[in-house]
Amino acid sequence: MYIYYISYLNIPGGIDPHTHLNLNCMGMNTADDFYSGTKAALAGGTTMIMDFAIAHKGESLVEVYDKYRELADSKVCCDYGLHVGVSSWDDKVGTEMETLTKEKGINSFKTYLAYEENMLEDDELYRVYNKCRDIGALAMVHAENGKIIQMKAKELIDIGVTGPEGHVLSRPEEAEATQRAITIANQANCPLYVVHVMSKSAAKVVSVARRKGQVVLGEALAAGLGTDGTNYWNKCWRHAAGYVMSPPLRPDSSTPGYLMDLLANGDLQCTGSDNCTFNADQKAIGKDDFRLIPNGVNGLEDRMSVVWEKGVHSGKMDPCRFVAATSTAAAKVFNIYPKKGRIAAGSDADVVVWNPNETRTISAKTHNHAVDFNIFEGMICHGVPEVVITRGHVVVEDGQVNKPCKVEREPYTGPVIQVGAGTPEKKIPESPIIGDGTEFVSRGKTQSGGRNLHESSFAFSGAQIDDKDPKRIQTRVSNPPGGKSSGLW
Ligand SMILES: NC(=O)NCCC(=O)O
Ligand SMILES: [Zn+2]
Ligand SMILES: [Zn+2]
Repeated sequence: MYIYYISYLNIPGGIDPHTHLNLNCMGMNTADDFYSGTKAALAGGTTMIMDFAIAHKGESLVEVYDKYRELADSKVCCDYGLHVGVSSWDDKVGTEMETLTKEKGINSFKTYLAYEENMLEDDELYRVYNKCRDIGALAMVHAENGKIIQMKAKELIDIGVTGPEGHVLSRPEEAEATQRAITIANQANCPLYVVHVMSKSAAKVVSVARRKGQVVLGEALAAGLGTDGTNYWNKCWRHAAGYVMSPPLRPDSSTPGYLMDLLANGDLQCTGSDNCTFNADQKAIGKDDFRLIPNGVNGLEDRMSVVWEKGVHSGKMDPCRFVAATSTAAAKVFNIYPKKGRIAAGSDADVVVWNPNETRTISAKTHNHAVDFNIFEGMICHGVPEVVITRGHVVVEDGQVNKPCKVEREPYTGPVIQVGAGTPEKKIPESPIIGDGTEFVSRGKTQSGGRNLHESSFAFSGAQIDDKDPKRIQTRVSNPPGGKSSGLW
């Protein structure tokens, strides 16, 4: 048990490696888009997200990637990267994976063992993993047994179980699918990143594989660490449906603590949010049939606070491990380190001044998300991002987002952290810099040349840490062409 008496910490901006800010589910788009989602991210201390450009069966991967770039580029308030989802296999898919890696800097491809429109057969999975190995990309997997889920869900509906609890009852723990994906990736000699590890049994499979020396990385989610599946039995249908996500939260109330133990000891490496939000009217499509409830929850804004509360405040992890689990490990795994995930000369000036002594209560009434529900409603979190700086620009002060975001893209008028010598317009409180964490994350053979990092549409990009004094941030505030900012703030 760690006990700390600490004041402010300067930590690298959080990196959320798992968001869906434009997912179309059953014809409905997520409530949070690249604008509201990344604004919420910054409010919570996350300065970079990684989203998924998911190609459905038969779709061109490159076209889908281009579409996501178009959707995101004009809206994001912070830097972002994309993983590409692969839902089928043929030679064209293989060629496109190569093109994406070589020409667009994509170094991670997500595969699915569930969702009818995305799931791959074992032989297809093997081929995709072979390709990932050949091009030096990291394979990712959503590990659930889609066919068994379909059958179990129908059985439940047939006996009259139509409510949100049917969602979790129909979905076996992911141990079997996780083991299968790891085995196939190992056969292909390919490193594997298991997204959203949600159950104890799946987490154990990841831990055991790592102990055997297999290059497997595991991702915990804020949802999985901060709440549990007992909510599916809540008497309020909207409440229960608000927690519907896949894989589901497990009803066993000891699961979140178990997952946190593994994140603290390094068996799990990264923390995402899987932010994929739907409003009440969208969730209500599944009122009479849980299979139609759009899957997904919030977490992008609250991820850092939840991990601090359940990890550091609870005494399970130290602040360095917190930095690794919320930022640095993701930067290393996805090949954007040390530009991201570290406070050091030459790194991007993404810095959070974290106040461990302040508390805040999470609520949908006050969050920055566009969605009308928050799965962490009422949770009191110690640990507040008091100042958030993205590429040298102060976007959050005293816990408040500096200036209401305007869709009309008004020029940014907030304070800018000082340029080299001289009087800073805004001082970062003197506090220890918590560096890149102590965790070494093995990337195995994954070493693609690309970087998969897209800059936010701020007109002020380019701020880096000053190499003469790493505590200072050097901004190169460049006037955008024509004097007009394309920034969002
Ligand atoms: N997780 C979830 O429920 N929705 C987003 C899609 C996915 O990641 O599987
Ligand atoms: Zn998934
Ligand atoms: Zn997801």
